[in-house]
Amino acid sequence: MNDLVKVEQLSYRKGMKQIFNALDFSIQSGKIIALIGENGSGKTTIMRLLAGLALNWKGQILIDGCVVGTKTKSFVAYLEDKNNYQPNQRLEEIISFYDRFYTDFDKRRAYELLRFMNLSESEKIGNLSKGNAEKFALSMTLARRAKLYLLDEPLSGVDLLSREKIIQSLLQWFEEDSSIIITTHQLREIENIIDEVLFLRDGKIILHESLETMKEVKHKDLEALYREVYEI
Ligand SMILES: Nc1ncnc2c1ncn2[C@@H]1O[C@H](COP(=O)(O)OP(=O)(O)OP(=O)(O)O)[C@@H](O)[C@H]1O
Repeated sequence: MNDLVKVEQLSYRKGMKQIFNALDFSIQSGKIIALIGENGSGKTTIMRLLAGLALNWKGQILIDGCVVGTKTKSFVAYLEDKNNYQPNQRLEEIISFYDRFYTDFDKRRAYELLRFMNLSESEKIGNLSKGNAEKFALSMTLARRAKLYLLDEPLSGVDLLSREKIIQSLLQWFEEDSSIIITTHQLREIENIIDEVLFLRDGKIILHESLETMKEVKHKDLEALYREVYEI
């Protein structure tokens, strides 16, 4: 299988802080990867680097063979933890904006996602609850036919049953050869859908494991592995 993401000898500093130093990892296409780590371990920073939003890094970041930057933004869909919508914009207006802006945006899929999330296109974004706003932002990300989806804590404000339903349905919304990287602290909820897990500590990947190995060889679930890795 091909490497969709290849990061080599990546160094990145923010202010006085060296966040990554000679970081290496790769991700194959067609995989769902959980990026796990304690607060401040560098998860969001990796997402921003892969999304092409962080500057002045050193080393190599390749996505589908292209150096991360303007070109890769056209096939990398990034769900941030904040949005820049105007409160009085209706959901249908935002959908039309995305449709004009992203060549890989699938308007029909956007409306299907809206129905799946029980959202109405005539609603104003500013009137949505925090959880429903998160559902909408996730819908806009998944409505792109991207090669790589970066979901940074996608459903932290969404109620338990909706979250379970959405996570279990993630697979149906993305192409077979694209990959998803998802960060979350809700380990149990993602365990059934992910292929691999990357554990980060202090800016270093300390373990990159397939779920199959974790379960069949180590006889551990994700939470047990997390405790083994971090409770040292
Ligand atoms: N603007 C900044 N200036 C300096 N250091 C920063 C800045 N933004 C983040 N950092 C530092 O970078 C490190 C990684 O932060 P990051 O937000 O990527 O962690 P995280 O794993 O996503 O955390 P969390 O689980 O709390 O969301 C932290 O030590 C943080 O203090």
